[in-house]
Amino acid sequence: MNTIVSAEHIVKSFGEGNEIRNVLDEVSVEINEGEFVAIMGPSGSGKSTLMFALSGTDYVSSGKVVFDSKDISEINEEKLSDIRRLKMGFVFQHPTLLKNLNILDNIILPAIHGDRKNAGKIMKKARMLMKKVGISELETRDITQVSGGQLQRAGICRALMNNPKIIFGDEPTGALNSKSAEEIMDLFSEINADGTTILLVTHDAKVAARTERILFMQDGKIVNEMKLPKFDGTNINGRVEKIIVKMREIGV
Ligand SMILES: Nc1ncnc2c1ncn2[C@@H]1O[C@H](COP(=O)(O)OP(=O)(O)OP(=O)(O)O)[C@@H](O)[C@H]1O
Repeated sequence: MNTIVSAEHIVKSFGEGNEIRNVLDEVSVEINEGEFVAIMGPSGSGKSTLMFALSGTDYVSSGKVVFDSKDISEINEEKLSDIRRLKMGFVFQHPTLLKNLNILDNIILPAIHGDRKNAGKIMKKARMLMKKVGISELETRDITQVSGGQLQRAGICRALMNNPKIIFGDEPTGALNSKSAEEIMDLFSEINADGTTILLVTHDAKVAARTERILFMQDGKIVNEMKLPKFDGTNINGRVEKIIVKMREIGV
């Protein structure tokens, strides 16, 4: 299996002098193409910082991050932002959509950037994705006129616009009620089944139970991991239980 992103002995530190703290402490990990992976661990253990490092959202203090066979630890911000825009999709707890644009315009924004001559094709793609996630009728709505779950669906469409190789999600269901959260996880499962690699940070064992590999972090290190068979829509409670047992066993 090909590796899509890897970290080699990465350290991320904050502070200076005696106050310096390694929030990531010599982390090495490989994420393979097509995998569906969750990062779990206590608050402050470094989950989001690891995701920021793997996605080139933030530079590491030392060590190497290789994305799609390219060392991204030291390339300039402009090139990095092109890689993020063209090859990665991001879904956050609260989608960062623009208030002065309607839902459709928010979705097409990352794709239309620098590619205005293909506006027609881009619109078509956006409409196809909106149909897929069930928000076709919301095209012209203002982002304040839709529910949290609908907003997250729009955020997912936006993340998929450039056919990313990987989707990074930071607590993507954290702000949703349990029904919307399940629907959003169904979408992630479909997106992964279509071949897109997904890496999610989550506190929620029910979310992690949808994935096939869970990395457990503590104090800036990956201290353990577990694998699950690909989710086939059954026995979610059994999977949740396995994760909880594992977390108790390793004390995270
Ligand atoms: N820019 C920063 N400056 C200083 N410290 C930071 C910065 N960003 C993160 N930290 C610290 O790094 C540690 C890890 O943060 P991170 O957000 O990665 O943890 P997390 O596991 O994602 O936590 P949570 O589950 O609460 O979101 C925390 O102690 C945090 O305070």
